[in-house]
Amino acid sequence: MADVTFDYRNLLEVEGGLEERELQKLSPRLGEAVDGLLDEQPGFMRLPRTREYLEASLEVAEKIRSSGATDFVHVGIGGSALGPMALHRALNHPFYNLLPDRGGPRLHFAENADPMTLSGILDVIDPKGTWVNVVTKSGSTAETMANFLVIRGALAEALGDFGYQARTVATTDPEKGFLKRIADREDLVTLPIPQEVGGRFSVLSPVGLLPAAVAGLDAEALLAGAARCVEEVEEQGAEHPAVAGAAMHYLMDTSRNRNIRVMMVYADALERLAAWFVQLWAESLGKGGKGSTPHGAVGTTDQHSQLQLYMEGPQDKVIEIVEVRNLPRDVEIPGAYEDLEGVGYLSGHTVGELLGVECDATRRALAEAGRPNATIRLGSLSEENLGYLMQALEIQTAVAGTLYGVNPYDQPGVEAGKRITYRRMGRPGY
Ligand SMILES: O=P(O)(O)OC[C@H]1O[C@](O)(CO)[C@@H](O)[C@@H]1O
Repeated sequence: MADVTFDYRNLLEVEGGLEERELQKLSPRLGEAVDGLLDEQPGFMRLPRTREYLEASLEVAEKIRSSGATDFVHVGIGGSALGPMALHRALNHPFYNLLPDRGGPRLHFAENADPMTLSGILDVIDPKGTWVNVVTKSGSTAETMANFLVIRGALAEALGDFGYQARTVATTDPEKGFLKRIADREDLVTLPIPQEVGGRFSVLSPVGLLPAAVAGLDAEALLAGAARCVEEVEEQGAEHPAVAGAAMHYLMDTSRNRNIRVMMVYADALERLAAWFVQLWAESLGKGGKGSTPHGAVGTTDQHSQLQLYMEGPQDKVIEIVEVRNLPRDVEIPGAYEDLEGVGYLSGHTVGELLGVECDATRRALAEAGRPNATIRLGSLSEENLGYLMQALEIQTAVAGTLYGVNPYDQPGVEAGKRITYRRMGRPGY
């Protein structure tokens, strides 16, 4: 059973917060937006109940794990990387790149076109035991293809000219694109990114399911959590808190000029979740002069960096805290320096307790300073909760798209820069 709750009290009860009558006024449009989503069933709404992609991903994951692979390099960017990275960071070991007791290869992500990161990956992988998963919906994103060509070269060098082929997975559009052509030509293992699912909504397709399963995570539980969220939205419609949140964030932007949405996660493990959400909200809604600006922050770290601005800077933000009630591990703070009152008081507490208290203190301080904030609470870091939350945020974003009157599924604004890059890099036809 997923345990994810949304708490909007500090959006309503703070000074200058939203009023019930504003929400009432928007309520018919919100109802229409969620009914429209449920009628239309865009691809991402169907993923949680689709077995086909889970089964295909599990089969490939088993092939990889049983081959004795040492390393798995996931090559992709944006929607083809952020979701899998978010799951990996939330559910695997922060430094070993997998959970030691679950076995399987270490995971590496080649996302940016950054020679330092790529060289770093090449430094640590064992090419003889490496699998590469190249993930691109369009099949030709420059950064992804460049990173793939480099890793492919390293594997070919170690395994012989065609040795890399048996260790390469192409996750892409099932029918078109250059990667699909390469996969057909070289007879690569392929997994589909369904045509009707956009990159930033694709974490519950093979894009996220394969790397999760390769690392020994429970991909089925991810889908079960997401399916639970869809069921609840079907039952509750506009009353569902994720849907209601779309209205609140929309109103905060359009009627309070709070056009920055800061997702502040109180767990290092959720840092990539915030990055995933930033793409989802920004690329889906930022069009036609509309949309609010998402920003990711980590508590407590950013209390010592950005909180001053959130407390006393311009009244243009909504802070959304994401906290985890039970982190899987905690560390006791041992007794020492008890005669020094500025240090000794920490003894006997735990690091997790300090994190939780600081989170609560920040929420209260923000509210008392008239700074609207919301909280998303996860009972624990689990596949089910992550699946639920990601589906809920996707639904919220799609509903917000309808409220803003924009198409949440396209991203025309990124094309101009791509064309200039292609021209300067000498791609034929540009
Ligand atoms: O999966 P692809 O086609 O490589 O695209 C990667 C990312 O690039 C974008 O198209 C934007 O440049 C995103 O929408 C997408 O998630």
